[in-house]
Amino acid sequence: MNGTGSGLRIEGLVVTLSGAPLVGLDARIAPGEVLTLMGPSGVGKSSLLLAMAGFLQPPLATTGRVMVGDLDLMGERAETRRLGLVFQDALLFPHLSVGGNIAFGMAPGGGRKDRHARVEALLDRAGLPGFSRRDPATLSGGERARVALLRAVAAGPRALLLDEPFSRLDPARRADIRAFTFGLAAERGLPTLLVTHDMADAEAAAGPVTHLDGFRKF
Ligand SMILES: Nc1ncnc2c1ncn2[C@@H]1O[C@H](COP(=O)(O)OP(=O)(O)OP(=O)(O)O)[C@@H](O)[C@H]1O
Repeated sequence: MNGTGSGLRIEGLVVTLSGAPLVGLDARIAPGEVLTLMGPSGVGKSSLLLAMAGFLQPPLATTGRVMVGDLDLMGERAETRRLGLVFQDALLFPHLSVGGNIAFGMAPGGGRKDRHARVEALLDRAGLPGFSRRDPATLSGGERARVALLRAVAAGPRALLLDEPFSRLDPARRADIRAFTFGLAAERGLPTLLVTHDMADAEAAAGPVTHLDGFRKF
């Protein structure tokens, strides 16, 4: 099952750097809604996403809650939070095919054939039919961005955390991939956080925008 049904509630989430508060966020994101996070470079946008996903490393740390229904994800290990993190580099596993990348996090069950069919359906949805056996190294930037998103979605996340996912793409491709990304989030009812510096991304996301100031003086 994708999504959360009830959305995501971020309550008093604060990232600290060596014990000092860096940045904080309070937000509610409905299923399929995209909350855009903007703010100056270094304010802590990426760190907020990493904190939510459970990948923050010292000297960075975090306090606060990220609620899905009655469950506080911050009390869970990273592996069980089920948050689909996508970075600007759209990093794919180089030793796996495109299909292997997408199937990587899929829940077991349903058998090989069923998994294969699910991968094919996702590739079709992304306008990449027949790409399953391709080596990720042969993909264009735009294709890689789509496959990275499919891999995140295929794992059945509760929400999507997108860290400047379009910033490496040329302007002509961005509109298409934005539409694909936000369409997929809406279709699957995934609450989505989008970190970007580009107002056009925020406009296309058509959701609320939060400008992060952070606690530090720049
Ligand atoms: N391991 C670390 N050790 C010390 N400081 C760190 C570490 N990781 C991040 N920081 C600092 O934390 C702050 C927030 O970094 P972060 O990458 O979250 O900012 P950002 O808002 O995403 O920036 P950008 O828009 O440039 O990507 C920065 O000042 C960064 O230098």
